[in-house]
Amino acid sequence: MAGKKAMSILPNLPPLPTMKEVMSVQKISALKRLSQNFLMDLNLTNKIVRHAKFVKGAHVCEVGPGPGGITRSILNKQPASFYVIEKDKRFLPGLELLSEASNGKMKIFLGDILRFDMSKLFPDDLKHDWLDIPPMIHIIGNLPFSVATPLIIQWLQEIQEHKGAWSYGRSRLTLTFQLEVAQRMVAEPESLMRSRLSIMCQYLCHVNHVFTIPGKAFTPAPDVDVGVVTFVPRKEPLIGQPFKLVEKVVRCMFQHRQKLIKWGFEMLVPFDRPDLVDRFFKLSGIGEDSRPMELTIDEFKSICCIYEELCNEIPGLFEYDARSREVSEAKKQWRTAKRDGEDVFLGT
Ligand SMILES: C[S@@+](CC[C@H](N)C(=O)[O-])C[C@H]1O[C@@H](n2cnc3c(N)ncnc32)[C@H](O)[C@@H]1O
Repeated sequence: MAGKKAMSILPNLPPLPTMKEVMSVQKISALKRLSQNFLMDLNLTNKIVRHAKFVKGAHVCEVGPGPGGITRSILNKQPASFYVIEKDKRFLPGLELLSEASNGKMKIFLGDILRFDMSKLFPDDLKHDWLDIPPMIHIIGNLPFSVATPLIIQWLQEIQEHKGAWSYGRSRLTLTFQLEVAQRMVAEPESLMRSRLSIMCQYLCHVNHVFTIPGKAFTPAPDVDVGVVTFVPRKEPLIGQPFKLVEKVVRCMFQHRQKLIKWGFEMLVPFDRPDLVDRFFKLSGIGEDSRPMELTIDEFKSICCIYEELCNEIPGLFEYDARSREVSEAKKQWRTAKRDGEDVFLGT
């Protein structure tokens, strides 16, 4: 290597503006409302992009580029095309500087990622059969904490339904979350972190918590550390029922995470049908002393199958909401009537 001249990392592009140059056109104070915690350390932004793999020559979408730290690291990897979606227009001048240096590869969209449709973002010829290798598409983002969980749930549904960025095939994701959220996503049965997110992420994707970034690396520093998580959609979801059904089952089962699973089953069926709770136990073969955090994905699959059968059998069951005001009122009345009835019976 001796004597080798320092080269621009982007041989075909003018050199990227330095972070100092980018920041000089955007004197911006972080907004708590938009969960703005910036990552300016290029070693760390490069590390995120390195872990994303397959970025060189790929079509990349970055969520919430903000002041452009990760954006810069992605550009250095020479993607074929690059789209960034940012809600805060104060970042436009800095992002435009980076875009100009990208020779038209980087396009900026001002908007809310929760409403952004990625189904037409990438070239049509990238479309791959679902069972094929993943397309050269990558979604990367140091996500705002405030939207991270609703966003991943929305995207998981798109993954199952092959919509949005997943109408192109099994597009990969590399995203950041509060460390505890990242740990929940990858938690195995028996782990104290096992939760709704563990099942939802794992039944649809191969999920990996690849490394942790200390909170103090961000500006301003959040109170928590941050986990970087990669997702590759599975060829076959581990649970075959529709997303909304799985989501409801998993949500209800984890409503009482540390209690016996009977509590979860009771959330799924009308309060005056304890026979249906018995049916869950009988058909699933899951022990009465189990707790939701101990269940495997296979056991959730079996609960989803039984619930689907019950929904086909009992009209309106899927709409039943054990936590609604109407149901708790009806439950109170039912209990009173039952108690009164039993009192009368016992007194005679
Ligand atoms: C945690 S900061 C990360 C910024 C930058 N990527 C970094 O690593 O320094 C989150 C970014 O997402 C943006 N953001 C917040 N809510 C958003 C939304 N709903 N849609 C798109 N961007 C959003 C914020 O303005 C901010 O730039």
